[in-house]
Amino acid sequence: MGAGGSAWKRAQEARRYERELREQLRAAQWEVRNWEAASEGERKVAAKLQVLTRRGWRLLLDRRWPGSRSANVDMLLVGPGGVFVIDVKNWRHAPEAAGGHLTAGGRTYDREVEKLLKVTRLAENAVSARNLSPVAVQPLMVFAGRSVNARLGTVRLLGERDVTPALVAERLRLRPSEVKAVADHLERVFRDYEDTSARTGPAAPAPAAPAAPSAAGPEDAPFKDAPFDDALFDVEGIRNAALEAARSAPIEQWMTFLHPDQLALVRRNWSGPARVSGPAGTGKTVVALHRAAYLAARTPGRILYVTFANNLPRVQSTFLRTMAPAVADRVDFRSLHSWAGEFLRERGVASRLDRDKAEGAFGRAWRSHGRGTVLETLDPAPGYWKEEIDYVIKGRGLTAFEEYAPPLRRWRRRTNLRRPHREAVWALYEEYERNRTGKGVHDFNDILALALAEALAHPGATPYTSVVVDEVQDLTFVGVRLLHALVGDAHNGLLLVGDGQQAVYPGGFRLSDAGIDVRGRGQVLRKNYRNAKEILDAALAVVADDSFDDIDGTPTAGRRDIDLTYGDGRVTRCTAATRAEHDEALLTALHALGPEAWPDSAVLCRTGAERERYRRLLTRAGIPAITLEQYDGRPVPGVKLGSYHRAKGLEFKHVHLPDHDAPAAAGAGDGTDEGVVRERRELHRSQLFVAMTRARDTLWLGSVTRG
Ligand SMILES: Nc1ncnc2c1ncn2[C@@H]1O[C@H](COP(=O)(O)OP(=O)(O)OP(=O)(O)O)[C@@H](O)[C@H]1O
Repeated sequence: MGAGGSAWKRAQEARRYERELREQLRAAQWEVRNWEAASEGERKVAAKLQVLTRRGWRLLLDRRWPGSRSANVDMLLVGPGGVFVIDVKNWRHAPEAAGGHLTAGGRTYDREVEKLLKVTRLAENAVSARNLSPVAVQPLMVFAGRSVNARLGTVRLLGERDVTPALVAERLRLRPSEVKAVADHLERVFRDYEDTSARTGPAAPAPAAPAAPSAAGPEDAPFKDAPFDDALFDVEGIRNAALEAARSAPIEQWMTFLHPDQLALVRRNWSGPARVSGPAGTGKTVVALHRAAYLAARTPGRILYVTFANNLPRVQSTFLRTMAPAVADRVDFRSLHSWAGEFLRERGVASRLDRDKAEGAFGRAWRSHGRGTVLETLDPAPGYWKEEIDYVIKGRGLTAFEEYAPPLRRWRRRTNLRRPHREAVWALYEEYERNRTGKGVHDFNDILALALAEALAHPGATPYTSVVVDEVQDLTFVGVRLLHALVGDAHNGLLLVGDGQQAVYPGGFRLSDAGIDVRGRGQVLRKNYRNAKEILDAALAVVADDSFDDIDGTPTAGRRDIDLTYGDGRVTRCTAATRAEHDEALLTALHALGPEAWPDSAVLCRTGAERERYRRLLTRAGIPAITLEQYDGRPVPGVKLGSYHRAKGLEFKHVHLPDHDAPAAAGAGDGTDEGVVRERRELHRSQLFVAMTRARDTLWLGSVTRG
């Protein structure tokens, strides 16, 4: 068929759709005429919404608040787009939402908004029994006879004309069976306001009864008793919205439904700093995101959601925008260092972060104060000593040798540093500081230290009422103290989420040393939702012997008790004699998956250099790839390519780890201390464990036999 023919066919379809919608509206208008107790405005809006009931929605009209004798809610609407708590307004003057207030005709109607929010909370409570997150429940004010499309905080304000297309355009959240279960439940909890009325279902067509004027307030004067007309029925808008909704995929199940344990954490009232931990894939980030949305809907302040990695905030922000668009603008997703830099700029504190010049300063310090010292007897390479300065000395904010001297415990460091070693490290540190300050530059740790000093000097200097920290095990002691300083021990102020087993950086700290008390406010999640059993078993085997101390001080065995929920999976081990054969096998595995599977596949490498190597390999083989630095959580074609560090917090259906068991840089026998070697290998295993547990369905492990 030619282009003209298909245009004709589309026009035909559009006309048929339009005819159908108008017929549905007329039928709905007949039905709502019978709802005598409804006000004129409610009936007009209900007629528009009743059209949605032909598209799988359930409309519950005029319901009593649970536990109340007199309070009612105009409508509860449950459908593929979620649950909507609706207050209908039939106002003489046009509503305006500005400066955080709802006004009309010069009067303020904030109490109406508060009332709607209150009943929305009741609906949230009710649907939690069906494991629905509060993000699936939205307050909505609909203005009869008006065209409005605005937001006031979490409340959506829509005109009679706009409401149907807006709801049709919502992304698919509930399946038909879920709509039924949730609506049935709400119907039981929110009883019919008029017990005798049958106003929740279609009624027999009957002549129109005269509309009763509403008594809700001075603005609530009804329109003149006009007959129902469909001028406020936006057929084209509904059609376009339906097409738009059909184009976008349903939102992920976890963005709506939570396990009761997760839901309890999201909704809990904490009297101070709290901690959520648990093994890989147990839904810690899911809880953190729902919690951020929950808090954002309840506090006037903003929420800061922080991770260590630079790429995660983009991805997590995309997730929140999808699952809770109404609050997405009230949550700031930031990496710790970028946030601290911004904070210093805003506060007018001078800082000059220059990684290269700081590296140069350390290089010079090593040459003059490291080489030829006792430090070389433990590890002749400077990297370990740079880590000691970054993670143990500066990361913990130590400023005097006596703080660093024995018996200071160096968490997760395996070398035994006696006093002469520590003196040598301290001399190296001081020289580094002299060189660095001589150049007038800062390193990352300095930025955090400056921000901490500023936050302590001016408490309450940020707009944040809550701070959520994800992957907290990667932060330094100073970083965690900084975030604690922003909100202190306030109720629901600080939430620390993470898993000590997934630490991919050296060093560590204890929350108690940072003055953060989470006793009685800690929860461990145990149900893994991500990994197939085979994959989790293979990953746990890597770290089975590496027990670790969590940041709250709990000693934990490497092989942990985890409940599995996920289905079958596959681990493929490929051992090749040469690197070329190994790479060929990787390409064969990717081609076998095929282009449809590539967007949910990843190739993860131990280092940035390795990642570049595989990027070139994939490009030459014609396999599209995007790096994890570019990925923002939205679906894009192509395989994801990144380092183990960048893959933290993410997941993919298919994960490939080329050359995954290549030996760590330092090995026994090259003069390096046994403790250093042990520590490197342990860190190596933690990183590999993190990379392996990114896989949901299949895991490909490549090895090269090195003769
Ligand atoms: N309630 C749920 N229902 C369905 N799936 C869930 C649920 N909670 C979590 N998941 C699934 O499990 C995956 C892992 O969750 P999440 O990333 O929050 O785990 P995590 O504990 O933060 O993992 P990690 O520590 O390994 O980064 C989610 O992406 C989601 O696919």
